[in-house]
Parts: sequence; structure tokens; C-alpha cells
Amino acid sequence: MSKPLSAIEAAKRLAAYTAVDHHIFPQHRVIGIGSGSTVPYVVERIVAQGQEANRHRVFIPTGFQSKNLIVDAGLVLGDIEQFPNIDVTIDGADEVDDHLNCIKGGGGCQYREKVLAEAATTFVLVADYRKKSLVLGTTWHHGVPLELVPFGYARVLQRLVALGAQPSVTLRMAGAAKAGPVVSDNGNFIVDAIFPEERMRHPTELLKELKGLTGIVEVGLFCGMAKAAYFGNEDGSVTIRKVDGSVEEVAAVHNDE
Ligand SMILES: O=C(CO)[C@H](O)[C@H](O)COP(=O)(O)O
Repeated sequence: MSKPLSAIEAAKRLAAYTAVDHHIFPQHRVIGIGSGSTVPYVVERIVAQGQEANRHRVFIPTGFQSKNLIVDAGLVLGDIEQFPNIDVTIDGADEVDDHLNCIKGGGGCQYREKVLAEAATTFVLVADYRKKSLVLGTTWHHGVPLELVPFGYARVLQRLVALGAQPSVTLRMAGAAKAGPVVSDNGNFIVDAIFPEERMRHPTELLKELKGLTGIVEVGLFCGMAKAAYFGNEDGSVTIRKVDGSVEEVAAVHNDE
């Protein structure tokens, strides 16, 4: 028998399963698969729709991890170059506010994640209950993930501080497994910039200013992109925040599957 899931893993699974049930329909042919630890449950639920449903579909990954998830699940792998229009992209998030703005890039994939979010007719977020917040930066304390070109990065760090980032802003380092900085799937550096609350209260403005810095490839602030966010809760329910501002609580029906 498989080990029971922890409360957090069960919450991730609830969110992912419910989002798939609500958004991935038989007519959907091109599906974007995000990154992180919640997304494997998305793939699991899609596989459970059966071979017939998936036979005519193609799945576009946001990075190395999701590419492997798609291949290992026996689904058809596609490329954003071949399929620049996606029906539905489902992805995880590090923190989501009431307006469905979110921080992404905890896994350093924010550039490809944003490309797939933009390419999708419907972009949906899945997360556990810890990711809900009113102001971004309240529950995710690591800062806004930024992908930047290695050439001239020290200059970008200075300019981030001028925009209000904590002066300690540095490159994300790989840790024990490899000496040196984390390198993204695009061969770039990642920086995590912590901004004060007054800046984080206006994520769209901050996003625009950050995008204006030479050397920044993408910013892990996704503003006004998601149609809905699914949060799995500890009590087995799912909170759905929608783009029209409505909030729905649904009881999960697949907790023990
Ligand atoms: O943006 C991401 C990776 O770049 C992930 O989607 C985000 O970090 C959430 O991951 P998890 O589902 O493990 O909490």
C-alpha cells in the first residue's frame, strides 16, 4: 500500500485534481504543463482521463522537470515553437493574492512559465492553502525571482537596490550539489529580490519597472494572467478564486483515490 500523503501534499493534489476536472476537457488539444511539486498531480489527473482522451493531445513543458513529467507519463511532448497557441496551461505558484496576481519562479522557471501562461487561452494556478495571501511577499519571503543575463549582472543588482530591493540582493546559489550560481533552463542567472511591502502592494507597477531594466529576461510576478486559482485546504475542501473576484469553496470528491 502506498504511504498516506502529508496534509500539504494532499492539499496540492486536491487543488491539482480539481483544476484538471474543471478546465481540461475532451476538446482541448494543446496543454501547457508548469513546474514545481504540485504539477505532478496535474499530470497524474490528466493521465487518469484515459488514453482515448490523451491520444490526440500534445503537452508543452515549462522546463526540464515538466518535460520529464510528460515523457514519463507516456504523453505526447510538444514544443512551444510548433504550438504557439495553447488551450489551457496549469501551473503552480509561490504566492497568490486576491486579484490572482502571483509570485512564481521558486523553481527558477519563470521565463518559460510566463511564455506558456501568455500563450494559453486559459491559465490556471494550483497550490496548497499556504500560498493564499492579500499582499504578495507576505507568505513567500524569498523575494521576487528574476531571470537575468549573466553579462553585466552586477549592474542589475545595483539597479534593483535603486528600485527598493534589499541591499543584500544576490544571485541564487546552487548549494551543496554544485558550487556556484543556479543557471536557468535558458542558461541565465536567477536573483531573488526582496522589496518592501509598499512596493509589493502594487505588483503591476513593480513588474513594469523591473522589465525595464536591461539584462532582466523575465520577472516572477504574473499580474492579471490567471483565470482562476485553486487552493487545496487542510480540511479536504478546495478554495477557487476566479478572475471576476468571486470565491467558491468546493468539497473534494477524490481525496482517497
Ligand atoms: O514557479 C514555479 C517554478 O519556477 C513553481 O510553480 C512554484 O515554485 C510553485 O512550486 P510548488 O508547486 O512546488 O510549490
